[in-house]
Amino acid sequence: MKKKVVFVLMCTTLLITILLSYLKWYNTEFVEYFSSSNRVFLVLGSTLLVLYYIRLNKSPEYAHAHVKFDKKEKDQSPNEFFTKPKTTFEDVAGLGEVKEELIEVIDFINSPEKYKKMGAKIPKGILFHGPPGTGKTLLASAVAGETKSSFFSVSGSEFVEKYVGVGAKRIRTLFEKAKKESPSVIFIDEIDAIGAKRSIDSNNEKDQTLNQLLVELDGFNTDQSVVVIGATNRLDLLDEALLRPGRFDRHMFIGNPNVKAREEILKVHTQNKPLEPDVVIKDLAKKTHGMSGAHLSSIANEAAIIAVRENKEKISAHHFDCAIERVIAGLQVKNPSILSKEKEIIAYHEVGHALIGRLLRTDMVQKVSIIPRGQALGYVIQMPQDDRYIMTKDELCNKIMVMLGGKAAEELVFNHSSTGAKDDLKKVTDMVMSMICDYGMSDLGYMHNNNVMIKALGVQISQELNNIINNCYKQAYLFLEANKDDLKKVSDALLEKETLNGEELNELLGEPPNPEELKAV
Ligand SMILES: Nc1ncnc2c1ncn2[C@@H]1O[C@H](COP(=O)(O)OP(=O)(O)OP(=O)(O)O)[C@@H](O)[C@H]1O
Ligand SMILES: [Zn+2]
Repeated sequence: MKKKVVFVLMCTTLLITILLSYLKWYNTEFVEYFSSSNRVFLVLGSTLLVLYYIRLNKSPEYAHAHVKFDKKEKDQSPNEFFTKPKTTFEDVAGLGEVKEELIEVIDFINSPEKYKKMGAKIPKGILFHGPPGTGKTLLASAVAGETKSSFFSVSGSEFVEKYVGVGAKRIRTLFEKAKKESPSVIFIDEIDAIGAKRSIDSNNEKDQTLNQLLVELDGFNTDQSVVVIGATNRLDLLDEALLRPGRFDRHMFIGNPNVKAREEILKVHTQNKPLEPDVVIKDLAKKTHGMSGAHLSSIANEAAIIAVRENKEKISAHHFDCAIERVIAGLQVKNPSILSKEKEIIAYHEVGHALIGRLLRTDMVQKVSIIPRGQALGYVIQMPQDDRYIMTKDELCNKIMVMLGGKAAEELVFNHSSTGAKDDLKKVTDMVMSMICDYGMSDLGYMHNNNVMIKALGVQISQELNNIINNCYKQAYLFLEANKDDLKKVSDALLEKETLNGEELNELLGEPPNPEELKAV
């Protein structure tokens, strides 16, 4: 429409110009102004405009698409995008208690009348918190699926903008749209990106966005079936105002699955895959301790890919083992160029870990390998046999000894200290810091230290840290010294075979000793 007006205006200008330029025949006053050179310029300019217009029209498809795209970007921010998911609670394995709590919310959305009669208000805000990959997004989309609601899935970081007011406007638009499409479920992942505790100078863009979210949460009434689900890995970072009753007041912890839940998740993710009879889901669940739902879904997919790569008709237990290893330790490095001396050091280092792990029976040693994967030059896979929820100080110390076993083996055999234990030392330091500052497991007392205390007790904490680590290191060294022959035997076998599994270790060393006998060492 606009283009046509421009065209008519241009044609008129052209006509008037040409007309005026010839007026000299009738009006001598114009003669000087519209001298022949000026006339040439005017005619030329008008012609160029016409040519420009013709060019625009020559590619109408392109021009149209371009305008449409601009419009889309301007008027439809990604926030407004919604779906009608088909996900149901059946797709979400485990998480029984969380699902039970959500069933009430679903009932609210499906039969609001029942609750209105009683004067009950729909719960507005639900907060899922817990480690990544545990199914928070999946659960939110199942709530939408179960209630046939419009599902608006956004990430908090989408609202973090440079310009003041933009994030707030996006929040407003999101809620407007959700109300229009109600019943709706708004899922805000990484809500901490906008919902973090406000600073004292509450005038920045982030605070405005959070304020707008609070306004929206307070704003909608019980007639509008809009449920907002927030998700975060860091509940402690969120602003108190967001957690107040009437806002995100239902908190649900979504943790890593236990062995039963892992079995169920693996069943969900293998149900459409052809499996060999040697695949026992129960065993896979045991081997995947500490993994999230996302890890498990990735293992099932990876196993299928490996089977295809090997031209197999079905997925076998071996394919699952390779997939688990791939997910735990990363991608295998092809043709690594490692010097043979370095390989020897790596072998002793890894066997140092494995041997102490076996001796102390911390966790089952499933595999020890010197085939580089990801960033690691070698690795030991250890899995606890049972899910553990609390650990004693002795058990933590045993774990620390296993982690220091690599460095101790290097010092014992090669009498040197190498860079290979960097990652081990980081893990050890983190664990010992928690023992001192979180669990009251040191001579500094039974307290849970906050940041101020940690600063004030800096020197004492580092002394305590040194004491615990050095004691564990000495013990690890002594264990290996007492078992130096085994250390050599296994390291030689590892250098030859590059990978040893739990059974091969038992064949080489016999069954691990009774932990009671070890106390005497
Ligand atoms: N309980 C579960 N049942 C079935 N599949 C699951 C479960 N938990 C996780 N998954 C699988 O893991 C994938 C990732 O999960 P999801 O995105 O929901 O995790 P999240 O908790 O939202 O992660 P993040 O905190 O990183 O956003 C899902 O698509 C699904 O395939
Ligand atoms: Zn190590």
